[in-house]
Amino acid sequence: MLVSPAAGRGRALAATGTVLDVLRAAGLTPRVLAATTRAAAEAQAAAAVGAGTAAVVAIGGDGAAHAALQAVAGTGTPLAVVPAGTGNDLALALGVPVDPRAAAEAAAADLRAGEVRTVDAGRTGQRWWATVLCCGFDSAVTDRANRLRWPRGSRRYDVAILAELARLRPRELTLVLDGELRTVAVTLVAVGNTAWYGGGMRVCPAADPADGVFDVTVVGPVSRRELVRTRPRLTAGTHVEHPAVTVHRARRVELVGEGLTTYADGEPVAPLPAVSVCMPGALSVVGTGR
Ligand SMILES: Nc1ncnc2c1ncn2[C@@H]1O[C@H](COP(=O)(O)OP(=O)(O)OP(=O)(O)O)[C@@H](O)[C@H]1O
Repeated sequence: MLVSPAAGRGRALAATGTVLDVLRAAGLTPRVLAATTRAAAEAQAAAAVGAGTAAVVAIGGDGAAHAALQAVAGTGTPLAVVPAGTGNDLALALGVPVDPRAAAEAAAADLRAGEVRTVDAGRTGQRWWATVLCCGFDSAVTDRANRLRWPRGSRRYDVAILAELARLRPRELTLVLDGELRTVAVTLVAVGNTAWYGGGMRVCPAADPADGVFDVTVVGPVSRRELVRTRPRLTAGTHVEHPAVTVHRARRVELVGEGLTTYADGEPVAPLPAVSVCMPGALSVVGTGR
């Protein structure tokens, strides 16, 4: 079990005892990996997979799942997600119960029954990701929020959004979608394996993690006012009807541009240029589809 200590302001730590109880009651023998950094979490999870663990359970938000994913993707070892973070977009997309106890029970039931489902995963360079890879306005906001020492918590994002809105301008980006090249001015590009990012924003509304292909949402140049006005439509996914938005489908997405980086699952993934490939069925999961 990987526990993201900072997740959900301590919600993951608080849920750990419950998850242990549920797994033990199901006859399983869980072990908590004592990692305090993401790198250590990834290394310990990889060692556990190498040693033949039956599953990796990630307790936390999308960052916890992202760390576990680096160890399990492509191995057949299943991942169980127990949502306890600020953003739980992978759990949402996979139909994992919202309540940590129910999520642990669902995972335990599937492990006991040998019920494992496979979904696709994204791979960019050496990194795996599961939800949405973004580049442009959103990655710049995350990048800036990560560099801010103050304020703490989600208020950092409010400050970062305002700062990035103030310097909003379309960025020239070359997109190569399955070999088809286009150079466009964009506000943001979201490459979706699943639909949601940023804690419940349905940026790639039709993305299906079992179809072997990414859904790519491209937001062209928009004014500050329009961006602020359209953003609430992300919750329902109706932003794709906006004339500045186009949606594409591709297995291989190459992004080329100056001074931009990519984030996926809320974590930094790679600076541009970056190639992302949809790896069909690379991720085995339990406790989903509820
Ligand atoms: N086992 C771990 N040990 C230490 N840090 C971890 C671990 N797992 C994940 N992290 C890091 O902790 C941060 C927060 O984790 P997570 O995303 O799970 O929670 P969250 O509440 O959704 O966080 P946030 O919304 O602030 O990103 C992430 O940046 C992640 O890389």
